[in-house]
Amino acid sequence: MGEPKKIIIDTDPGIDDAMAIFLALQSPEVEVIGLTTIYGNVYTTLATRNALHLLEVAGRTDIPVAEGSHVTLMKGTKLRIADFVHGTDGLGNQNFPPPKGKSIEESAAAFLVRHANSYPGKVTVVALGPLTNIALAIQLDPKFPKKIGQIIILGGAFAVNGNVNPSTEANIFGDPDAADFVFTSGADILAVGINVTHQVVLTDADRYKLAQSKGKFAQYLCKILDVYFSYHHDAYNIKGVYLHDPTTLIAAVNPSLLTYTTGVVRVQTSGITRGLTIFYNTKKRFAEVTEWCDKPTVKVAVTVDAPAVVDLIMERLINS
Ligand SMILES: O=c1[nH]cnc2c1ncn2[C@@H]1O[C@H](CO)[C@@H](O)[C@H]1O
Repeated sequence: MGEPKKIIIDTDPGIDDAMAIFLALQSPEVEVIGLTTIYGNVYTTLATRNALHLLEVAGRTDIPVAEGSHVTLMKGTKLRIADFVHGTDGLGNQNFPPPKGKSIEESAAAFLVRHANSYPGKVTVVALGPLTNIALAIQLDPKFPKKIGQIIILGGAFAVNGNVNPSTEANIFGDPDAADFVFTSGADILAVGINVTHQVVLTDADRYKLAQSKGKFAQYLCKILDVYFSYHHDAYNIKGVYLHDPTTLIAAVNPSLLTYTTGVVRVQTSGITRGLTIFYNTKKRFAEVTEWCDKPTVKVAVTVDAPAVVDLIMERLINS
């Protein structure tokens, strides 16, 4: 194996974010060089607090946390926070003690730009929340899309229903303007939508195995997973949980477990389908000039080896 891939996780922890962060820390294929925080599952201030807390639990306070935006790209303050999915504290209503550490002075966007410049083409951003910080990084440095290695995005519902409403997935719903700006920025992007992550389910039996194990992260996650399980039971009538964020992290750790297609993605920024992600496969040359013409292409995940992804996640959490 060569050098581990340098990754920055942009995150709104969040129960499945916690799982993804722990998974990253247990994966020799990647080196986590920082966490940047964003609103989504919780408000940004709480996301920062939870990110610091999770790194303290992991004994990895050497990893910096840079706080991200508190408002959308268009300065919107009416945010949709998914506390009904993750608990009011974002971590399964466990009310953990406040972290001892603090975030660094630098903003998330400045942190992203600085690292893209320090290691051109070598840094992967794994974006697990709304895309505001990534959009701000591009505004701060228009060359950011070309200097960042890859941006792996948990976001979108490609040709399936959303999870906020029938059209829209939660992270894109959080900041559709930022999402459209990022998707058309020319960066090397891989979008992992809920059309893929809904195939990756952690079952009750898996949770039992985690609980029976001696893994430090497995034990911690079992404490916070209850709220996430009951939300899935109420919302989807399933006895399991979707592994959105961990599956996206796996796209950085072992890309061969997913397949993707290439095309242009635009995001609807208004109306009842606000946040809808539309994929253009570029196969047809349309008679009219469209809003999709001359836009850079991105990769969109299509299939996932779900059993292999669940096995890998389980193995790494159990052996922690
Ligand atoms: O119904 C929902 N509303 C809002 N957020 C959700 C919902 N279901 C899951 N997530 C959260 O949004 C991301 C994937 O879209 C994941 O981080 C997941 O935890």
